[in-house]
Amino acid sequence: MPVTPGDWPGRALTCCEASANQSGAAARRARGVTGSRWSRADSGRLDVSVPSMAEDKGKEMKLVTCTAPVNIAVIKYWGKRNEELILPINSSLSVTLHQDQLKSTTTVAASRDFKEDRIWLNGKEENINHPRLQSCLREIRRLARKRRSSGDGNSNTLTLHHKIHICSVNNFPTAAGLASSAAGYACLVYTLAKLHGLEGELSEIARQGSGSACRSMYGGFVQWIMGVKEDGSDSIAQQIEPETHWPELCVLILVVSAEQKPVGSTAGMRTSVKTSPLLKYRTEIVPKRMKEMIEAIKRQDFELFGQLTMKDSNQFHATCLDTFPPIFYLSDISKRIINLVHRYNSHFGETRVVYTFDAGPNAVIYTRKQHVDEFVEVVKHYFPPEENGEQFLKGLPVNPVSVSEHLKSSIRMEPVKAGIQYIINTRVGPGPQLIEDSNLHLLGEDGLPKQ
Ligand SMILES: Nc1ncnc2c1ncn2[C@@H]1O[C@H](COP(=O)(O)OP(=O)(O)OP(=O)(O)O)[C@@H](O)[C@H]1O
Ligand SMILES: C[C@@](O)(CCOP(=O)(O)OP(=O)(O)O)CC(=O)O
Repeated sequence: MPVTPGDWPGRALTCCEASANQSGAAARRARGVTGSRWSRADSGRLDVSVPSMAEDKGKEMKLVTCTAPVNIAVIKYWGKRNEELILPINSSLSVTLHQDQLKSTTTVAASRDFKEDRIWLNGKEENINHPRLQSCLREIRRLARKRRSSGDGNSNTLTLHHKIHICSVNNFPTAAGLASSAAGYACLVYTLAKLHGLEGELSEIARQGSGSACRSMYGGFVQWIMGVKEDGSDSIAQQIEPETHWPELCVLILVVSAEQKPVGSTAGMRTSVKTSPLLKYRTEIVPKRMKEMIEAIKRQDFELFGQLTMKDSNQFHATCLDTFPPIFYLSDISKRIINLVHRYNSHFGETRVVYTFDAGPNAVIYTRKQHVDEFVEVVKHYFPPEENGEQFLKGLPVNPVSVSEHLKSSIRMEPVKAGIQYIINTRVGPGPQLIEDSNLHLLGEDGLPKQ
C-alpha cells in the first residue's frame, strides 16, 4: 500500500466505545449487502450510546475502534515448534514503536442483522476464512463464553451471538517487513476483546494470528516467553518496562524498499527449522542473550543493548543464509547501512547507533536523542534522496546539522543516490488504544466500510 504524506501526522487517542442504533433503513441496507461492494451511509451522524438489554431486542449495532502498534524485535523470533498454535522455538524481545507514526486501526461492528462475518483490509474485502483470522475469532469467542459462564468481568452477551464486520487499515506498507501482521493481529484481538467486554491476558490469542503480534499487545519493552506447555497457555508476552522507561531511546526506520517481500516470515522460518543447523545452535544461545538484554534495558545500558541487538540481527540473517535453499532478506543497500553504522561507531569509539533487520531489507536503527540529527544527516549524505522524490523524512522532526569532514573521511563510502526511499523518525510507544471519537470508526452506520 503506498504511504501518503497525509498518513504521517499522528494523533493522540483515548478510550471509549460506541454503539450505533441503526435506523430501519440502515438495518435493511446492511441486510441487503452482498459481495464486496462498498456503500456509504447516507445519513450522517452516529447515535452513540452504550447498548442496554432492551435495545438488544431492537436493531442494534455495536461498534468498537482501536489502534495497535508495530514492534521491532531486538532478539528475534524465528522458528516454530508448533505451526498451528504458533509456538516458537525460542523466546524473543522487542521494542514497541509509537502509534503517532505507525499503527493499524481496526473497527469491529456486531449486529444481529449481519448475515456472515466479513473483513476488509486496506480497502479490499479479504477472505474471512483465513485460518489465522478464524483462530483469533474462535479463541476470543471461546474466552467470552468462558468469562460469561464463570460470571467474570463484564463480558457482553449481546455480541456473542452476532456476526461481525471487521475493517482494518495500516498507515504504512503491508507485508513489506515492517511488522504489519504484528500490529494488524494485535489490533484485531484487542478490538474484538473490547467488543466482548474482555480484559486481561490476550497475548496468547494474538499469538495465534501471527507470532510477533503477541508482543504488540503491550507498550515499551516486551518479551515473548516461549513457554513449554503443549497447549501454548504459557507462551505469552510480558512487558519488561513501560514506554516511559528509556526516554532518550529513539528509532529511525530506513525504508529501502516498501515492496512485498519474496519469502514471507511464516514460510521462511518453516524452511529454516527443517534445514538450518545454525538455527538449532541459536536456540542454545538465545536464553543467555535474553537475560543480558533484559538487564541492558533495565539499566539503560546502550552499549550492551546495541551490541546484543546487532549480533542477534546478524545471527538471524546468518540463519537465513544457512537455510536451504538460502533466504536473502538483506539487499546491497542493507549491507551498506550495516557498514555505515559500524564505521560511524568506530569513528567515535563507542556504540552510538545500532541496526536490526527483520525479514526484509529495511533497517531499524536504535539510537539516543543526542545522535539523531547527526546520524540522519550522515544517512542523507551517503544515500542522497532523489530530487522530486517523496518526502524523505517522515515522523518526528529532525534539526539540520552539518557532518564534519573528519567524520566523512573516517566513513569513506561512495554515496548511493536514492538507496534509501525515506526515513521514519519515531520513538518507543504504548500498547493498543481504544478510540473515543466515533467519527473515526472505519465502518459506517450500515456496517460497511466508509469510503
Ligand atoms: N491491519 C491488519 N489487520 C489484519 N491482518 C493484517 C493487517 N495487516 C496485515 N495483516 C495480515 O498480515 C499479513 C502480512 O504479514 P507478513 O508477515 O507477510 O508481513 P509483515 O508483517 O509486514 O512483515 P514481517 O512480519 O516480516 O515484519 C497480511 O497479508 C495480512 O494477512
Ligand atoms: C523476522 C521477524 O520479524 C519474524 C516475525 O515473524 P511473524 O510473526 O511475522 O511470523 P508468523 O508467526 O509466522 O506470523 C522477527 C520477530 O519479529 O521477532
